[in-house]
Amino acid sequence: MLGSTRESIASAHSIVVKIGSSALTSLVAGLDTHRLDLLADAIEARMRAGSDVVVVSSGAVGAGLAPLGLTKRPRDLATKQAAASVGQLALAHAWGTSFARYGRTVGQVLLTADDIARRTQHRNAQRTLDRLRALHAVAIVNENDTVATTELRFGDNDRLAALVAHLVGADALILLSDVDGLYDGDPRKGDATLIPEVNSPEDLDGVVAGSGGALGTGGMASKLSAARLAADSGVPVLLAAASDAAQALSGADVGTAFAPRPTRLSARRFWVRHAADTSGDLHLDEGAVRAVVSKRRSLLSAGIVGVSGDFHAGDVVSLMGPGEKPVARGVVAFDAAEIEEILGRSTADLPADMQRPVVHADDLVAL
Ligand SMILES: Nc1ncnc2c1ncn2[C@@H]1O[C@H](COP(=O)(O)OP(=O)(O)O)[C@@H](O)[C@H]1O
Ligand SMILES: N[C@@H](CCC(=O)OP(=O)(O)O)C(=O)O
Repeated sequence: MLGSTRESIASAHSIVVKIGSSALTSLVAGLDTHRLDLLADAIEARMRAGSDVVVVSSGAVGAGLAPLGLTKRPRDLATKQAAASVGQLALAHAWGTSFARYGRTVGQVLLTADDIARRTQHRNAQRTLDRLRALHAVAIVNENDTVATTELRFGDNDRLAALVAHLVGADALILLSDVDGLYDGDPRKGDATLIPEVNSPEDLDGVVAGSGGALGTGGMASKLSAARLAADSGVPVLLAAASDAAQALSGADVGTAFAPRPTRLSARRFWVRHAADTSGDLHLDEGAVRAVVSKRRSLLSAGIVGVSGDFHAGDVVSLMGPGEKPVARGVVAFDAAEIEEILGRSTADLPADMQRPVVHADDLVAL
C-alpha cells in the first residue's frame, strides 16, 4: 500500500507544495532567501521533469516582523495583518526573483476560507490557477491575511494547501516544514520515533501531535488534519523537511507518506464536509444520530429536537448529537423557521408539500 503511495507521489503530474513559515523565516533574520532559492531549485527541477506545481507559501507574517521592528510573532489580529501586508510583498518578490533565475514567471494568489466556501469565488480561483498553469507560470498561494477575520481564517496554511490540492485536482500534496516527518511525539520534547507511513487512522493511535514553533501556527495537529482532508479527496500526502525538498520532490524515500482513502468523497460531499461554512445547527435525538451516522439515512423532522441559527434552505448546517457533539454536516432542505414548525413531527403528518427529508442522505457527511 505504502509503496504505491510513494510511487503515486513520485509520479504525480500535478502537485501542491506547501512551505511552512519555519522553513522560510526566522525571528532573528526574517525571510531567508537562500533557503527559498533552494526550494525554488527543487520545484523548478520537478517542473522541468514534466509536473505542474502550485506553491502554497507561508511566511508573510514572519517576513514582515523585522521591517516593522517587531521581535516576536504578534498575538493580536491587527498587528499580524499589518506584518502580513508588509511581509507578503517581500515574500512574493523573493519568489519572483528566485524563479526569474530560470526565466520562470510567478503569480500571486491570495485566498480566504470564504473564497473556497463560495462557489463563484471557488470557480474563479480554480480558473486563475488553471490558466497560470497553462501559461507555465507558478502560482504562489497564501491566505489573504489582511482581509481574513478571526472567524474566516483558515486553521492555517496546511488546511489551505489541502483545499487548494482539491481545487486544482492535484495528484499529490507535499508539506514541507522544519521537521523531517511525523513522530510519535513532539521531537522537541525528547525521544520520539519517526513514522514513515500512515495507511489508516489506526496508524495514528498513540501519536501525540503537538503545537508548532515560534513562527509556525498550526503545529503537527494541523498537518494531520490537512493530511486527512487531502486523503478524503483522494490525494496522497508527503510530510518532509524543507531541507530535504530536492529529495521529497524527486521521489526519494524521505518523510512520512499518508495514503489517501481508497474511494474519494464526491466534490459535493467534500465541499459540505471541509469547505463550506455552517450557517446553523440542528439538534438530534439519539435515534436520529444512529440513523444518519451508522445507517447513512436521511435526517427526518421526527428526529430533530431543536434548531439554532438563522439559515435558509440550501445552506450547510451542523448536525449535533446529545451533549452538543457535532456528528455530521449537511445541506438543509428547509429554512430555520420552517424547521421550528415541523421538528419532532413524523413526515407523514406534515403538509404534502413538506414531506421530504430535512437533510437528504446524499447531502450529508458524518464527521
Ligand atoms: N508528533 C510530532 N511530530 C513531528 N513534529 C511535531 C510533533 N508534534 C509537534 N511537532 C512540532 O511541529 C512543528 C511543525 O509545525 P509548525 O511549526 O506549525 O510548522 P510550519 O511552520 O512548517 O507549518 C515541528 O517543528 C515540531 O517540533
Ligand atoms: N498566512 C500566514 C501563514 C499562516 C500559517 O499557516 O503558517 P504555517 O503554520 O507556518 O504554515 C503567513 O503567511 O504568515
